[in-house]
Amino acid sequence: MKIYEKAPAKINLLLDVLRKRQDGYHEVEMIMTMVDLADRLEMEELGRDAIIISSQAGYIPLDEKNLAFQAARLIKERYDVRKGVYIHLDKKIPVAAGLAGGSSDAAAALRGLNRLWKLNIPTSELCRLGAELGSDVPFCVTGGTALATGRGEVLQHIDNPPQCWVVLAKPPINVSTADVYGRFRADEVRRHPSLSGMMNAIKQGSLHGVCSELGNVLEDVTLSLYPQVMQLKESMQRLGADGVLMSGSGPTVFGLVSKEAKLARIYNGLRGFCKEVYVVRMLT
Ligand SMILES: C[C@@](CO)(OP(=O)(O)O)[C@H](O)COP(=O)(O)OP(=O)(O)OC[C@H]1O[C@@H](n2ccc(N)nc2=O)[C@H](O)[C@@H]1O
Ligand SMILES: Nc1ncnc2c1ncn2[C@@H]1O[C@H](COP(=O)(O)OP(=O)(O)O)[C@@H](O)[C@H]1O
Repeated sequence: MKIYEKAPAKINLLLDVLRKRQDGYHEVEMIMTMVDLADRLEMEELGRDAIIISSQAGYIPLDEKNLAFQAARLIKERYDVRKGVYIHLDKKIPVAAGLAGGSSDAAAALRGLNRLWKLNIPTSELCRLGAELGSDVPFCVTGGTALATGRGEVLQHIDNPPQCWVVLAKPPINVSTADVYGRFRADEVRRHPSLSGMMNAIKQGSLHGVCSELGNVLEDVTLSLYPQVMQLKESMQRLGADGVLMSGSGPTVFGLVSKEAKLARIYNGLRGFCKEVYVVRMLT
């Protein structure tokens, strides 16, 4: 039997970092939601006890460094599953982009293997397992829209933001999340975004409100390292996106757009100097 799972990308509508913790992680406040740019996982039982990963993408690890491999190994160990699995990853989400592609693959593997092996693990437990693999994995297990606190693993689900188009543009640089957090200095933050402002805008279903409350304190770090990200932000604004922000630790920049008629101009304008541009919808 084959099982299929979609692994959508996330964007951070708001990302604030409060402080560095004793364990090395940072205490965050984030509003996260999913967009319909997704990897697809195909999972099938193997005749022997092994985990085999394949992918059409040549640029991701296929061994135990792959987050889907780690998810399969974790579930096998915890639930004493002595069966093997073959997982094919059809990658569509750009890698090391601030879109949680690897985390979403891990989350989809947890959901899929729970079904394949009929383990009946509740979602809350899948989230706990996910937190062992990465801070963003619990959110990717549940999807939807959430306020994420702690190191990102403590979730409170909220209403979805109003529906709109999302233009994603990834410059040809790979950003390391650990490096960006490592360079972050809480006392150098110029402006903290307003969590209550964003929560209110979402509650009221106001896209205008959501666009004006967008904020990400990690932009200060990534933009100073990579001026091309700033250039992308400015271009997206100039081309007419209603709100523009870098997602996560970057370098992907997203633009929220209410009117379909604006999309062609934004897409064509960006494609002039950025190869990876995607026009998608918010997943609601
Ligand atoms: C910045 C964010 C925003 O959603 O996403 P990405 O840009 O990676 O997509 C997340 O906080 C990333 O989450 P995730 O990518 O799962 O991070 P992890 O694997 O847990 O951690 C990678 C490294 O980032 C740092 N880290 C991560 C999360 C956090 N709250 N504080 C940290 O300091 C730590 O140095 C850690 O070793
Ligand atoms: N299934 C996977 N898909 C993408 N990247 C993966 C995967 N498994 C492990 N990785 C590794 O994880 C790192 C971060 O990838 P990714 O999750 O795409 O970044 P981000 O969290 O910034 O969106 C990359 O260096 C990549 O090699």
